[in-house]
Amino acid sequence: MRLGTRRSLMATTQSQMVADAYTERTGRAIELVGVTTFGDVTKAHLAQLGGTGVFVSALRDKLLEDEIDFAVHSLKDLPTKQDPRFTLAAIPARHDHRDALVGPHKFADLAPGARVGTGSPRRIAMLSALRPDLEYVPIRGNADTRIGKVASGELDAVVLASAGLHRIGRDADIAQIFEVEELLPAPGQGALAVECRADRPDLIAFLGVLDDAPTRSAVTAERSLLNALEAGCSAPVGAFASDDGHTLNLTAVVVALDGREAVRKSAAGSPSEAVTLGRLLAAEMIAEGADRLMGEHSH
Ligand SMILES: NCc1[nH]cc(CCC(=O)O)c1CC(=O)O
Repeated sequence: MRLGTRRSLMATTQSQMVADAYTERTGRAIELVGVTTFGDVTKAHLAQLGGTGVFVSALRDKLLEDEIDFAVHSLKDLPTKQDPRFTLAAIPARHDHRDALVGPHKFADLAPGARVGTGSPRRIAMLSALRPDLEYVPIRGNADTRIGKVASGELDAVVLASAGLHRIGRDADIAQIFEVEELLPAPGQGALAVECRADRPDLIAFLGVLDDAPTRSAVTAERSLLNALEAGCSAPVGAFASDDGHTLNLTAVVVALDGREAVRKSAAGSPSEAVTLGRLLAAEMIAEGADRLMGEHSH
């Protein structure tokens, strides 16, 4: 089977991880096929390209053209409205959902006015609430480029997903991992999505061996909440759910961009009701003013 992957280090590593897990479970070999996406070659800011979906669409094109059999995406880059032509055949176990600070100092030890790089409104808003005295600098580029700005002295620290840093072998650069009480991750952060065409039931069945039920219910609740908030990809929304096999716990936050106001709520329910749990929590948050906080960043 042919697994299409973006060519970045993070993408090839996570694709190889999935390929290895599949081969280990089934004895079947996987061929990795490199695909160049528009998001990888353009220097324009992602927001001007219609969001992170640009990373996903090139791989989906290759699925439709039958040049590849399946693809692995970072789940948080997938639009919440699933395209009916495709199926999430597996969501493998998520190992780390949290954000990490990269640099020589812990967050509390950064000097006032220190420059912290992150392009994410969610991270800027929540970190501003903790340290309004720091300067948050918008950056983009792959993780290596971002980390390089700390090494060069251009920035004092950068914030990236812990899972991504682990995948590219940069754990040693992490000064601190933020707990969800400080910084709620993006919905789906740290999880992978194994996607194939919806008209390939054979493949969906094969790939299903990679699925982890508690991860699937958790990210389903997180994404259902994001969808029900009608939040754009640049909205400052954090969400994290965990499923212990009996109960699904979901916590979410919507923060004003300056970090001075937030609506944060939690709910619990059955793992089989993940979609409903996310939708209900979103409705409660909207009733408490979440849509007003999102302002221009909704839709
Ligand atoms: N938006 C880019 C993106 N998509 C997935 C990851 C990291 C890995 C993950 O969350 O699975 C990143 C970089 C980052 O946020 O640090």
